[in-house]
Amino acid sequence: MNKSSENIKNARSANNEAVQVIVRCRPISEKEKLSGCCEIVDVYPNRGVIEVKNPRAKSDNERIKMFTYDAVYDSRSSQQCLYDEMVRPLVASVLEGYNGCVFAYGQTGTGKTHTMEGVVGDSDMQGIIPRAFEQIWSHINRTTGVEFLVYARYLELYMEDIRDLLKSKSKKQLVLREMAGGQGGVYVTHLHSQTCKNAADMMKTMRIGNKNRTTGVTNMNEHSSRSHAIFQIAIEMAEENNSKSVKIGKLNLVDLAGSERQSKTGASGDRLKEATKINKALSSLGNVIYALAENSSHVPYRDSKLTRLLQDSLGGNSKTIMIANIGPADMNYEETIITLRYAYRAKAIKNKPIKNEDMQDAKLLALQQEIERLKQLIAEKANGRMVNIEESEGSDDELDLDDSDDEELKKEKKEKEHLIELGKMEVDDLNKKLRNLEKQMVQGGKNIVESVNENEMLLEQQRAEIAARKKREIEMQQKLESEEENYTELRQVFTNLQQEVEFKREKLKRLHGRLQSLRQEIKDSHDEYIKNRQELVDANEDLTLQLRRRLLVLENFVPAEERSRLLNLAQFDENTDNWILKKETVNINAALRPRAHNYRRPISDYAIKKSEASPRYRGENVIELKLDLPLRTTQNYLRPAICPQVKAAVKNVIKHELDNNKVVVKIPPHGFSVRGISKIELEGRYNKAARNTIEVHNNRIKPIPKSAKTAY
Ligand SMILES: Nc1ncnc2c1ncn2[C@@H]1O[C@H](COP(=O)(O)OP(=O)(O)OP(=O)(O)O)[C@@H](O)[C@H]1O
Repeated sequence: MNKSSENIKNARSANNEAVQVIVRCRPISEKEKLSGCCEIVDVYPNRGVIEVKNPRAKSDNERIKMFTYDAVYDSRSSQQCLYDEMVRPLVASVLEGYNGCVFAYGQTGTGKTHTMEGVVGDSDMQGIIPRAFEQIWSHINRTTGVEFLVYARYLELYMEDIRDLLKSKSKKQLVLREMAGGQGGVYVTHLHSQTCKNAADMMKTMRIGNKNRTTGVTNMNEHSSRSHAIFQIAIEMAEENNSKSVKIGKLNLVDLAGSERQSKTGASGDRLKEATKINKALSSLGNVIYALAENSSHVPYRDSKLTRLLQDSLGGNSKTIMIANIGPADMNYEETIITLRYAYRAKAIKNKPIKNEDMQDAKLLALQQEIERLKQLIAEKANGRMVNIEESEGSDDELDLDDSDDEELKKEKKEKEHLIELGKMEVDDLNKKLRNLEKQMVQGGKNIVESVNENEMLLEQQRAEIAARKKREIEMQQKLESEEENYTELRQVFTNLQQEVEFKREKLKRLHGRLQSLRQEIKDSHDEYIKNRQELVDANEDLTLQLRRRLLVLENFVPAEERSRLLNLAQFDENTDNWILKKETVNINAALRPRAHNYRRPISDYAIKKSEASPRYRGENVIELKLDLPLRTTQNYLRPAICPQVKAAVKNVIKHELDNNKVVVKIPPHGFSVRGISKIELEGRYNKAARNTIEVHNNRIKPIPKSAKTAY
């Protein structure tokens, strides 16, 4: 069975695994406190519950909204706690050969970057990414008998443009491609892979990438990430005695750009353009989550590059954790509810993770084969060199025995010595290459003292057990709460009818309350849907207007036949997600080549005339014909001098355009007009006529007619 069909079979038989959804609420910020905000979010970590109070609620049903997740973390939760309980088990799976993904989602300024990266250099405050580095390398350092090849990639998606954060100056086009062989998933071409030998290498890689990341300042966050960043780690591993079978674990750590409202972030100009693109990509992500949660037959992955990049992590071959970040302030109530709804929907997504085993396309295999080849080559070269040395020494003896006609022998000896020298250099080169290749691989279990190893393993085991226990507790608590209703009814013994009626009335009241809050939820969702639809309609109108403008230019400046030729050539390229012009196929038919005067090649009248006089010109070709060039060309043309007042006026125009975004020219007393500027508002001494305009005909001063002047 070939690899791809085996993978498909594995994927079919793989167990479904739900996306784990965590919510983290950050502390209230100083800015929010100063502006008089109050906290509306209550977090119950033991029950996995978040409650949000509506600050503008008119009825009890609207007052509190409750959401349940796999885990929730409040403002006092530590980075270590979140990592150990949720992310550590996922990274452990990656080290067994699974694909893993952690992505942070939420409104801008709610702590996504804090959760993913944290404070670099502060061991308590460091986030998920540096902690994952430590876990990966402590595993490698204590795993004996396994060879590892670890490499990292770092990319950002900025305004639908993929950028390599490790090679920011690279000119190569980064394109999204589907994996070959029906394995699912996508990859980015020409992305730089940085081989890492330890955790410090990885930290350095992350820092280099962070320096190149696009950030900006908004009202909500001083260091706002304006792009979606994905840090990818691939760990290839092969047992030393079974190096043919390679496992690959891939980990995607994603810090998404924050969703935001223009009114709150104060975005304008470029920031607004960025925000529009960010919101568009995030709404595509929302549509994908919605379609997956609803088990829809069509999942719109292709709507944006972000959803294509996360295709495997949502509904594909990956173990995935979604971290929804929220803030506690009442001013962000709507955004918080939207994030929580998103996260709630994501809980229903089922992935099918399978171990990536026996990977034939692993880099590690290619590296091992290359090392083997180099070793053989070095051995062969070394053998050849030994033979040469022996021969050379033999000829040395001969030289000693008889040094009469030594010229020939000396020359031969010199040649051999030269060959030996060349051979030596070649072997040195190969050895250097070999060492470089060997350096890329890491031998597991090499860098750690045995006792540290054991203690660390014990500690990790205990942490994993505590995390698993906590998870079970939350699950049980949630189950208990949902079933409590039925149990209390069963347990209840009524002494009289009145008591039973009272109990049932209470129950009815509770159920009625729940029904009302569900109705409210449906209404809110409907309102949200209407709002989204309106945004789409607006965007559509905007795009239609832009399209009409382009069509206007096209229709007026591009001839009809050229337009239809270009339209025929245009085709959509799925890889670049854009339209490209395919090359025109020109049918060259030798028989149809143009003929002039029945000659095979076009010949000028001049050549024919000349050839009649002299056969020297018979073969003269039009193309080779030297033309009688004119004495003057257009390059020699000198423009007439422009009147200095006109020049000054043009300067004024430019200045005023920059200052006030308005074309205003100070007019000299007699007035003038300038070619190229169609309408000029009058100002200064003609202030009264400021609303009047004058038409312009040429680039010379043209006095305004007396009658017009007196009219001012
Ligand atoms: N759990 C937390 N504990 C303490 N401070 C936090 C926490 N979460 C976030 N912060 C602080 O809040 C501020 C904004 O956080 P951060 O930059 O991580 O937000 P973000 O969601 O990544 O924003 P953006 O989407 O604009 O990039 C930072 O100053 C950060 O230190």
